[in-house]
Amino acid sequence: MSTTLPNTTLRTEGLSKQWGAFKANSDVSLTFQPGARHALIGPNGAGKTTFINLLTGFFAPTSGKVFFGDEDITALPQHKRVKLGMTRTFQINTLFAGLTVLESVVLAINERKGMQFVWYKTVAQESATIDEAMELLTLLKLERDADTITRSLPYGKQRLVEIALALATKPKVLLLDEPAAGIPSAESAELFDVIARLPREVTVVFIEHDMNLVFRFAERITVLVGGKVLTEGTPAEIAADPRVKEVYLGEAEHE
Ligand SMILES: Nc1ncnc2c1ncn2[C@@H]1O[C@H](COP(=O)(O)OP(=O)(O)OP(=O)(O)O)[C@@H](O)[C@H]1O
Repeated sequence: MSTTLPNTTLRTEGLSKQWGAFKANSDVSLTFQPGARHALIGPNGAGKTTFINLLTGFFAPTSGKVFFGDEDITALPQHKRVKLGMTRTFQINTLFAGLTVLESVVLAINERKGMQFVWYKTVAQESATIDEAMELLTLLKLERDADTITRSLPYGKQRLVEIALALATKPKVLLLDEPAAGIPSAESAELFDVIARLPREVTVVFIEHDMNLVFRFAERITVLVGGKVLTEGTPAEIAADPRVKEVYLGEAEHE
């Protein structure tokens, strides 16, 4: 993977999203420093996924702005944000699931290169693309699975393939919405080990419910509650914050 990507700060200013009278995000102003390992946490319904959807352009905000570096990208469509270097993972679709891991990543690289309409078997012969794909698979410890059909991989590895596909876009910022959801805890720790090894050129913003994973891998944590930022800090600061404990204790009591 290239190590020459310029770093860019992703930032929001007073971002709000409202459906009718319901405010899913209220006045969220956050800055994600280049190279950050930044977790978004908060109880169910706190507005974490909504916030990621505002960052990617999947939702338009009711008010507020999103900046990528100096550029105001609030009105930019999703695909243009991907081109700028903001990528989120998507669940592998049916087409990708039926391909081998290597074919899938080659397809994603060709998409980035604007060669998506070229039949993949022809393009796969292009050795530079295959080399790049293998490099990515090695980074994600998937090199031995290159020739395996994606859908026959264990679920945890499929999630890694999704990250490989996102990395094929050469993101500066990788947005992960519960990357370990639904996978056994041993596999989820492995998945986060891989995420932790991603090059620093990639800023990683992730939503995660498992606090063990959050406190092991995040270097910065923002706590959202009721669509608002409750607080932000280092893991040590967040762990020591009585307001955060209260929010989570309150949640545990209701479960
Ligand atoms: N398209 C939508 N229309 C109306 N309400 C929505 C929409 N999307 C989300 N919401 C509501 O906004 C609130 C915040 O949802 P969101 O998914 O952002 O929370 P979350 O913090 O990611 O929750 P979880 O941890 O449970 O995934 C929820 O009450 C949800 O029902």
